[in-house]
Amino acid sequence: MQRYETIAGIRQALDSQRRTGKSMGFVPTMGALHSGHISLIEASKANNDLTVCSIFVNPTQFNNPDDLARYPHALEADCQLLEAAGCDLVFAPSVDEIYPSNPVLKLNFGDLETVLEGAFRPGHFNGVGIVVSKLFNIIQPDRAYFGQKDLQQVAVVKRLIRDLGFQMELVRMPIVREDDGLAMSSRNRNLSPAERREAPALYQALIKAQEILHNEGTIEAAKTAVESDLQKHPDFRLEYFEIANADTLQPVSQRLAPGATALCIAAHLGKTRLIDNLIL
Ligand SMILES: Nc1ncnc2c1ncn2[C@@H]1O[C@H](COP(=O)(O)OP(=O)(O)OP(=O)(O)O)[C@@H](O)[C@H]1O
Ligand SMILES: CC(C)(CO)[C@@H](O)C(=O)[O-]
Ligand code: BAL
Repeated sequence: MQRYETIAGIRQALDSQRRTGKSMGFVPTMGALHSGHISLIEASKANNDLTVCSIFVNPTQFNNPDDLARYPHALEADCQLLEAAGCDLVFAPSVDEIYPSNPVLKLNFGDLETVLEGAFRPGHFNGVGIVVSKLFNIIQPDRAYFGQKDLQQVAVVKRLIRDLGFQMELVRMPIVREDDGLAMSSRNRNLSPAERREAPALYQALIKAQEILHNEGTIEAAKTAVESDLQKHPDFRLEYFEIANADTLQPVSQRLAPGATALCIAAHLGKTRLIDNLIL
């Protein structure tokens, strides 16, 4: 596996591969890799001649400086995992390499970013949009792989691809979970052992809401159940639980067709913020 830190270096390597007609899959990440990330690498390997992974903790998408300071870094271990998974190239640039100066560009995703993560993390999708555009320009993949765990990010990046005319396909991959249901996430590393034991309550609340809706319960009943279930875990502070259209992320007042309704949740567990979702 080849590793690059500069834009010029990875561009040169990819240009020579592209000339031989190889198809490219791209997996953008912020590192501290887990099996969720590796599932994206495997999906890319199955459908492309070459797989590129980026590891970059993007400061412009953090609305909370403490969250950025606490974000886990594990570059050497990440590279070993990627090598074992058969990833071909890793791009791990410094902040100065990506941002020689602060970007002045401002992206506005309209209704897509006034809800859920966009509402609770002001400026987050501006930062995601800028870095993803820059990475797409550098890598120029045929396919880019994103996880359903960041469902709103999938919608935002789809919109970015459409509005800016990137010639690539976005592939959304299912959420990989721990045995107890907790969605894998780099931030899980920041949980204390006691918090880690509590953490599956987030997924269990989603399952409870799903059951209520399957049994013809109302959206209000599902919301009340989620709120009261999480209140039983005093270390959890619910930020939002919403039932939304899985493509537009706008709230819905009733269940939509199969595959079109998303139950989305975000909560703080101690100092760590966790998100999860289920698509019905
Ligand atoms: N459990 C998971 N299953 C599948 N894909 C995932 C999972 N967790 C993250 N991903 C995807 O991996 C890509 C990179 O995500 P990122 O590096 O931010 O990891 P993360 O685990 O989501 O970290 P955090 O949520 O703590 O920021 C994103 O497309 C994300 O949706
Ligand atoms: C897509 C991404 C790598 C952009 O920094 C990040 O938001 C993530 O890891 O999901
Ligand atoms: N996986 C989404 C990146 C973030 O939380 O900033």
